[in-house]
Amino acid sequence: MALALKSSCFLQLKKPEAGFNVCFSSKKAIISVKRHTPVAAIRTMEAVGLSATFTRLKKEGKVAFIPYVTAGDPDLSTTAEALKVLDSCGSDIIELGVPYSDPLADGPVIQAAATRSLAKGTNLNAIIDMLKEVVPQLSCPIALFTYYNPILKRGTDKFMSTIRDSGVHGLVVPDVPLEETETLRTEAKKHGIELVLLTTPTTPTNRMRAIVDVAEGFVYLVSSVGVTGARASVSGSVQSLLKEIKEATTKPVAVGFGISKPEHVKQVVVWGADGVIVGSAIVKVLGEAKSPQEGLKELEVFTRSLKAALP
Ligand SMILES: O=P(O)(O)OC[C@@H](O)[C@@H](O)c1c[nH]c2ccccc12
Repeated sequence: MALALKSSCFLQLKKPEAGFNVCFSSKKAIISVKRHTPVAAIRTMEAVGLSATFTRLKKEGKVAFIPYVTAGDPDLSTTAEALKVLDSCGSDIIELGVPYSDPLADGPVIQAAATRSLAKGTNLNAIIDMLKEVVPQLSCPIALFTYYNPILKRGTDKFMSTIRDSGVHGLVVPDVPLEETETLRTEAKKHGIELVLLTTPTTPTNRMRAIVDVAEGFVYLVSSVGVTGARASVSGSVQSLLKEIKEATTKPVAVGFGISKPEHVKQVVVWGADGVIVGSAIVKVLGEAKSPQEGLKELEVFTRSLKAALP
């Protein structure tokens, strides 16, 4: 029996007569059962969504750590393990990239990761199957990251229902122009998916305002022009961009692009970011290691070093 307890949570009880209380721990709603019910009959709830995660973190005076990995690099079983490592290292949201043949916004590290993953035969169905296994073991929400074409190929409604059924909470589509987000937003909302939108240093103020007005989950501030990839430092323009965005919205703003060291993380926190996104540096550690096992070990060490830089 599935009981809808909250919009983003549901409970499946094998023994429907059992009474229960819902107590929300830091990241998940765990059911405390009034009467004895075999633990196996109780599944922990889904992780809460992106907005709820930021609301919790704000109350705790914390900043979200949001890593990005490319699904299927070096292979999908390693991705499954990497999601668990990232979760256990304190990630607050995980961006999971669907590999694409023409990743125009990606730099060489993530392009290479997508190429390796596609060469292994990774596709959306295999990613969904992996997520159905792994998401129930995670305490942080997943935001799927995909270019627009795979959505159009599958059909927006079908795509949204498919990813929601896999336990995904959010969606980031970097190459969909604001004018074309109406359908995406409608379908996403219908399926309880939070559609994150991106603004960049060259986005005109009025357009930025329109973007933040309709962004769900959080606003993704791209820190610098160009493609993804670790930079020596984070562009100083992020400080004024954050100020401008925060004057336009109370929604949380996470900063990405180029962040690859603890000092970068600290810097964007000082400038007022609500979340910090790290992709290429993590993809490199995981995808370019001598072996998947080595990559997972190095991933844990690197992730902990970045997380330690956050309040
Ligand atoms: O790789 P970086 O420089 O750390 O930036 C994050 C980025 O990887 C991730 O959010 C992302 C992966 N592919 C993208 C394409 C466009 C915008 C953002 C992305």
